[in-house]
Amino acid sequence: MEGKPTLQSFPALSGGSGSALHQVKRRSKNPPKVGSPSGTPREIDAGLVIAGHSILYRDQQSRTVLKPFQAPPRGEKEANFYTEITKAASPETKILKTLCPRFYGVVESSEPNPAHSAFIRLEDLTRPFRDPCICDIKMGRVTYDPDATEEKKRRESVKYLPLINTGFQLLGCRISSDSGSKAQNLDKKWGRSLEEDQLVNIGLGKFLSSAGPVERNILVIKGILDRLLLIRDFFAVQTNYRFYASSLLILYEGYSPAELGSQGSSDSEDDRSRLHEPRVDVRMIDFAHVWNGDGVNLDENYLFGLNNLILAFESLLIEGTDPQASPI
Ligand SMILES: O=P(O)(O)O[C@@H]1[C@@H](OP(=O)(O)O)[C@H](OP(=O)(O)O)[C@H](O)[C@H](OP(=O)(O)O)[C@H]1OP(=O)(O)O
Ligand SMILES: Nc1ncnc2c1ncn2[C@@H]1O[C@H](COP(=O)(O)OP(=O)(O)O)[C@@H](O)[C@H]1O
Repeated sequence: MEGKPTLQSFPALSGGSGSALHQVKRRSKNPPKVGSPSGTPREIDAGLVIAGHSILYRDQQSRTVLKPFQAPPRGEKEANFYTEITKAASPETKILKTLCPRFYGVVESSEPNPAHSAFIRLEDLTRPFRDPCICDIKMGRVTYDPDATEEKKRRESVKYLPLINTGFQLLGCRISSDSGSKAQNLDKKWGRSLEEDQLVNIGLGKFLSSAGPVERNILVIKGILDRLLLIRDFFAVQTNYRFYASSLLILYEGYSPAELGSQGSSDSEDDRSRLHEPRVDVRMIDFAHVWNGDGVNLDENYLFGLNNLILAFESLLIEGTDPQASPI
């Protein structure tokens, strides 16, 4: 087994009060380094990165990814958020922590002229999957934070017009081909091309088109719904944060006919359990625009989209998906 990162690498940030997310904390003077010859991180397969500002790196030594810091103040803000929830002991924050990738601290590059000087180290959510099908869903009707300029607000408000009714948008996804041998990536151009009445059946339907036979497809949807309902339980009570421009990353194990074995039947216990309980995960990611809540009101902006997303998967459970109908 590969070495698991130890917790000695965090917290790498210091200063400031725990919950002041709008105040950017200073980075530690001596964060751990990456880039030594024995542990040089490699770029993660681009097909596994659905959206975002830059490439991710996979650390060969561990089951983690390194996400380059975004331009100030976003990189520090995201690192502060992860540091805060990782340290916090309140029951609510402990739950939030389980809904996000695990955080292993801030690291700096040890190379002389690095493309990225600092990173956050996160649990690699794709790692447990043999053939991950991944969808990045950006949450909220409003996708800019309270510091946004008028120009940024204008840009965001015209990007995907159905957003005002849906509260979520598909930034893209990765699915397997029918044979399960070659993956297909659909980008944000595809996501934004979906009309409001196509978002569920064609958009989410396409994402689910690698889930296999109908029984397995239903299990995947149920797995996704279980996770989404957990996330809603959190949002139904939490008043401490506002998540702007944050995403849900949905992952499931693509179906491969080999799951049934070469004779069309499964012999091993492992094969059978994969067929009956396909691996599914849903996590909150991208916290560059997390804001403090007022401690009283819910994050209605996020909740609106989340409730609609849950309704969308529930409708797919009842009506089924029809990937053949998809012209995209
Ligand atoms: O158009 P911009 O300049 O607002 O770029 C967006 C980014 O804003 P930034 O330039 O970093 O402030 C924006 O970043 P933020 O989430 O605002 O940090 C997103 O990357 C956005 O892509 P999408 O809407 O999530 O698919 C980016 O949008 P697109 O480039 O996909 O239009
Ligand atoms: N912990 C993770 N494990 C695996 N993939 C991830 C992880 N975090 C992000 N990604 C991938 O990287 C992409 C961009 O991540 P995101 O945090 O949204 O970046 P950005 O802040 O640049 O928008 C996501 O769409 C997802 O595919």
